[in-house]
Amino acid sequence: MQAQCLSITDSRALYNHFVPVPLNLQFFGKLLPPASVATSSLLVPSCKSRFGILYKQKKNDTLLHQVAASAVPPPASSTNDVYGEGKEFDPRRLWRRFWKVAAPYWWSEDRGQARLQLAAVFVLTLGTTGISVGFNFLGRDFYNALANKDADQFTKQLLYYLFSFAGGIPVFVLRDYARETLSLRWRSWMTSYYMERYLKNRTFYKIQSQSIIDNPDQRINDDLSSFTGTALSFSLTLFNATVDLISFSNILYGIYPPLFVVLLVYSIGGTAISVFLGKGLVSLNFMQEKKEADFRYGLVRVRENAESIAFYGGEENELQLLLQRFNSAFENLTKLLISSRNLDFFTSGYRYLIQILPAAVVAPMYFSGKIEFGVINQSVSAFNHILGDFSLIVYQFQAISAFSAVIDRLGEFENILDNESNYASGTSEEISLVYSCTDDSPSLEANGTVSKDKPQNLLVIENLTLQTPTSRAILIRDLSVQVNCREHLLVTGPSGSGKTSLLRALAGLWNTGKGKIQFHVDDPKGLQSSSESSKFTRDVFFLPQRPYMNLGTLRQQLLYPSWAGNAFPISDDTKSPVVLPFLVRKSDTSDASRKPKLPTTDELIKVLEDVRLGYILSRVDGLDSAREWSSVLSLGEQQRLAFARLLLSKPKLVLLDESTSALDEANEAHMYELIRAAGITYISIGHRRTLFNHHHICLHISTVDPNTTQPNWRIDPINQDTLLKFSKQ
Ligand SMILES: Nc1ncnc2c1ncn2[C@@H]1O[C@H](COP(=O)(O)OP(=O)(O)OP(=O)(O)O)[C@@H](O)[C@H]1O
Repeated sequence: MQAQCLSITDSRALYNHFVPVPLNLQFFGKLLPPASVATSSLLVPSCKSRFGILYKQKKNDTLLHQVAASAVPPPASSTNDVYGEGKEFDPRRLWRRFWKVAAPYWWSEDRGQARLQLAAVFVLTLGTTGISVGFNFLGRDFYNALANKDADQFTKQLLYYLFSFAGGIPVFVLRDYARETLSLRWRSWMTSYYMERYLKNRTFYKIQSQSIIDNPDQRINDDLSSFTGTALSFSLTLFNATVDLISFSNILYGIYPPLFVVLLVYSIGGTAISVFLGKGLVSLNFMQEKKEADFRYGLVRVRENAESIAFYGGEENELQLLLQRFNSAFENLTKLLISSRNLDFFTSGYRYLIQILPAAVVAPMYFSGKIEFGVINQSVSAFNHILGDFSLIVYQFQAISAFSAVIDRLGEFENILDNESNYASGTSEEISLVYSCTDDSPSLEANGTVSKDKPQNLLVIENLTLQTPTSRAILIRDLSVQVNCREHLLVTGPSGSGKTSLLRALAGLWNTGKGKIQFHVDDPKGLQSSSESSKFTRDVFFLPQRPYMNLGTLRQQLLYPSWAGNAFPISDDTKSPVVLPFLVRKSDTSDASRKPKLPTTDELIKVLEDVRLGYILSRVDGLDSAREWSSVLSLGEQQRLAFARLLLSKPKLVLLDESTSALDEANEAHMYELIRAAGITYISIGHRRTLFNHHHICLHISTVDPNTTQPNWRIDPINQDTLLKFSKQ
């Protein structure tokens, strides 16, 4: 869509400024309708580029891949009814949304550069309008010389024309270059701005797990790109049209005032009819964006889960799903094509009539000898300019409707990012998650010294009742438990009882319910100074059920997530001429002294050997080779790699969600031995009996019984008796 909309100004420029020659061809009996030269590219129907989007998106594959890799569940589709169908062309709502999306950049830290570049683009645009007015007069003299058979004058005018082309073309090219550069800069800033908020406060997780909007990846990637390109393009088109209108109105009015009146009536009528005919295009474009993104997401999912699908032999199923998604896009596109066709019937007629209308009005003056032949050309050219300006809506209705869909999608996204907290919880009562200093630990003596007898608290859970976020089903009732340093806790219970959900609450991902969770960490100060998104202190580490391998080298896997900033260079090209400041993440200098030292290569190799993964190094050409790690490594290897990350991060407390489920018993015992030796306290979730060997206490959660208000958990110490009992079972 971006290409489509950018072509509007490009072709307008050519049409407005260099078109006098084809315009006059008609007067010499040529068949080519001049306006079609301009308008065929001027009015590239939005639907024509629809399938092209798939191609464009292919180019963005890498980014998509990254986005999709982090978004595991299927795309949300709950927004269809709310946002999609029935969306009408409402200029006031669109304008509000447009302003909300567009404004922040022009008041951002980059506003100086942005405004300067915008001013340059406008000055160059003014220059191009000036040049086109010059061409209008040149055209008049050129055709007068031709009509008068004045060879000398004709040669002179021809030379003027050639010199003017040589001087004028660079201004047009530079204007376009400046506009594109500014558009790219704006897009880069907005991409960084949106991504920052998307990844802040775990908004990405809430959007995905609660199906708040569809395809956020597409909105960040494609919609932002279209938005910035088209917004600039439209603003310039409007500006150009205004200046054009002022410049050419004088000329036209000077030639024959009634021609001006004809023009006004024609353009106002045309605008009203095209708005009426094209009003359904906005919602169709909106849905098209969504349906294509759904289809693309389906393709990415097949790639991401290639092995599982191949094992299941699920190709037929996937094919059906993909065809169904494509068909949905196809059906919508068919409706879009029909609407566009109906609009095209009108706009084509509207455009063709222009060719004869001005000539028909001024021809009597020419026949009576009041004006010269060149003036007819001049009036046709001026008429076309002004009509083009007055007919922006007619000419660009399809582009405007596609742009409106982009504004709507981004406006929606913007609202969600802005009001993210509204989605966190619907009630005032929620679980309180507190990180406090170790010194506040209730295990300390009144005089402030750590008691030798009393163990140091790491985690205290008080009266926690946990509910699922949307349906509010109770999973755990009134849980109170505390975990002391080096007292390892095992959480067991039947599948679906809420073990992982307890971890979600501990991590702050879920806060529906009531009660208090308090972590005692060494550095709550550091925690307060760091951003919300890194609410985990370095002292607490979570290993999720599904090992996550990021896209990158083996080194980057190991350094994830504690040293992510050091692991990812901002540019592929070390000699890159421009690095935009807002694309570089500033490291939190207030935190610098507290940050752990970046592990050396030797330390990374050692930790790999510790988790018995040393052999991978020779297989993949060292630490800096990049692979699709989630496919290259077995599940057990990925779990051991996760333990390597953990050992490098050295937290005080780790929460392990079935993190050794894919390991054999010997490797499982080895992993637990490693973290115990590193002084890390752990809370594990698991079903395996062997896990009892590595823990001191067991929290057993049973499936909640809706008929009772009794707690659905119990705590048992793990001792020789317990182990014996389990070994006999
Ligand atoms: N996002 C969600 N929204 C609503 N309910 C959810 C959500 N995620 C999980 N649940 C439900 O919460 C319940 C507890 O899920 P949880 O993942 O905590 O179970 P679990 O005890 O860890 O199970 P398993 O041992 O099978 O991993 C399940 O019934 C599950 O369907």
